[in-house]
Amino acid sequence: MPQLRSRTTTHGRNMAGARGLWRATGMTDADFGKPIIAIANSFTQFVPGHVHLKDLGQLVAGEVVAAGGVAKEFNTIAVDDGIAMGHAGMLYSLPSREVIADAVEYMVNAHCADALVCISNCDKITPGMLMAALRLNIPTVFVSGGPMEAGKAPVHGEIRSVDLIDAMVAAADDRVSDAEVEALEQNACPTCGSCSGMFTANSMNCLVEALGLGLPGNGTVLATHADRKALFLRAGRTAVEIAKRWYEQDDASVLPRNIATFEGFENAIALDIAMGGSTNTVLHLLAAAYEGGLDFTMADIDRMSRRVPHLCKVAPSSATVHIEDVHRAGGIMGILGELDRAGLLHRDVPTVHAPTIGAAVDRWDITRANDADIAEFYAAAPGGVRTTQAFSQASRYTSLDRDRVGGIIRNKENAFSQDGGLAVLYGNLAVDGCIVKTAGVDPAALTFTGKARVFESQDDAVSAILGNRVAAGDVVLIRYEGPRGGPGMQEMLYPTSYLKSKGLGKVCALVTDGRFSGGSSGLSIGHISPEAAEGGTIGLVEEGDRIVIDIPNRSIHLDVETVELDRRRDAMKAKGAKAWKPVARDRKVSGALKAYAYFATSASRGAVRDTSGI
Ligand SMILES: CC(C)(O)[C@@H](O)C(=O)O
Ligand SMILES: [Mg+2]
Repeated sequence: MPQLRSRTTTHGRNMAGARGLWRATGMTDADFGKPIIAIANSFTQFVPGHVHLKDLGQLVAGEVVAAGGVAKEFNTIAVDDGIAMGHAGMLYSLPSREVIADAVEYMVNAHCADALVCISNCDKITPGMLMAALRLNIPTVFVSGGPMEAGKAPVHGEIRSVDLIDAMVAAADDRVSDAEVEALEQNACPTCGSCSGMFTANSMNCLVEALGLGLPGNGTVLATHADRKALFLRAGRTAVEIAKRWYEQDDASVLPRNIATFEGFENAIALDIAMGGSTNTVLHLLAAAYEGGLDFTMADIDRMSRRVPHLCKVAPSSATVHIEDVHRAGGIMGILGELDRAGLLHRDVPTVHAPTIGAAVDRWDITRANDADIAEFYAAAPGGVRTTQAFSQASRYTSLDRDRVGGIIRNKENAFSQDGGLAVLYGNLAVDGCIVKTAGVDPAALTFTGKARVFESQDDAVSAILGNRVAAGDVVLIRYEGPRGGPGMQEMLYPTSYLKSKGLGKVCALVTDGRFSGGSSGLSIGHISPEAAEGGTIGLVEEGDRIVIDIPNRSIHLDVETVELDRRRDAMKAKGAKAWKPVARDRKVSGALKAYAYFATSASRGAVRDTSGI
């Protein structure tokens, strides 16, 4: 039987000092010997996805105490990618993931906590906490802050659901009037919660649900809805329950590494491919697998992408479908239900809330469960009132979307496509692979050949697009924006959005060693590995080179003779200390970011820090 980790600080004469300090935090004799549950809360007033979390750590804490545990809350940082986007702030976004993972490790290990509740939400917070959970491997439950309601605004005279990407695209489109842009800005983000499409935050929270570390509904119950309160309460109780199962009953099935197994990761990526999630999920799953000591690679993602169909099309791949609509169609359990029927779900993987994910799907999939409570759960609807308050409304739809033929969630037979919403491409331009969200690519652009337009920063590419210096047929190639080269692997949401603003969204490709927002769509190919700063071929591309993209055959090819590429490589090497660095780029990089860059690996390894050389 494993001993409580917290005994190190709560038992024995020589811990009198530590106990004295614990007492000063409010603990009493009766508490020593109970599991200490760390509550990692990512509350901040900077981010709408986190603005409503202030009191929710204590909500969880109350349930922890009632269930027989000791609750100790601490906070992490959270970066709002949407606010950090398009300027030097974005350099901090991806590295903040490691800061969060480290912060959770530091607090849990420094104080010898026994178990963990992760209150996460936006892009880097869920992955950072997931990495920490797999690193620490103590009983852990995730509960996210929940998605934002979609906005409602007039688009071309018609009121429809909108999100921040609509506002961003319209803002740079000269054909849209100031009044319409203003209306979009006013209405795009009506409530607290993570942005309303299948962007990075929601994708990750859905994946955590599929992994079995979050509760059913974790990915799709709106932040404003009263039903999410029950998830927070249950997360507190579950943390104590699984802590007791591990420390009192020796039940290792509750540990993160026994839940997020190789099969668990296959389930998560299958969901991702089926719902056309953000390409960032690839980066974060690879990083989480690394922390969990699993050999789960791009090759596994490539393999899965060829067998899993695309079952659910959400913003940005669909203009009007948002997470609230996925919830009404049965949420993540509904999509997993269809994967299960297609033989694409490993049913036997344990979860924190049910003996197996298969048992959970049998209970929660609205097409097989005949349960009024579950039908009521998935009827949770947006309230349509501007608010920053969690659980402030309890609206319900009068019916569910159970249509698996033409509805929001399709069965395999009626899938949007038989090969899924994400693809890994290989070729001389990406020897270690790159990623494209096929769900968001116009079918006519699945094969594309164009002329390279080379930019050594996101900013230069943006100026060229806005300055009408990019034309139909161009491949906008943005390099030295990888994990090491940026550093920090910026999201290219502005270039992809501005291509759309200029009417070039379907007639240009964008290729980069940087990454994309979950809000990016179009022929946007990112994570080119190895990155330019690591000596990747992308660093050798010259203006006007032909690039051939063939998604059905999973290839990306720089159409330049090998002899010529060898010549360019030799010339690059001859530059000595200036080799594999951007030319004429004036970018200030802080010491904190340099520390990340020093250890950062390419995207094909999840952009984790490699400290093996130390
Ligand atoms: C701002 C967004 C849309 O949240 C973006 O950061 C993403 O990655 O999805
Ligand atoms: Mg993001």
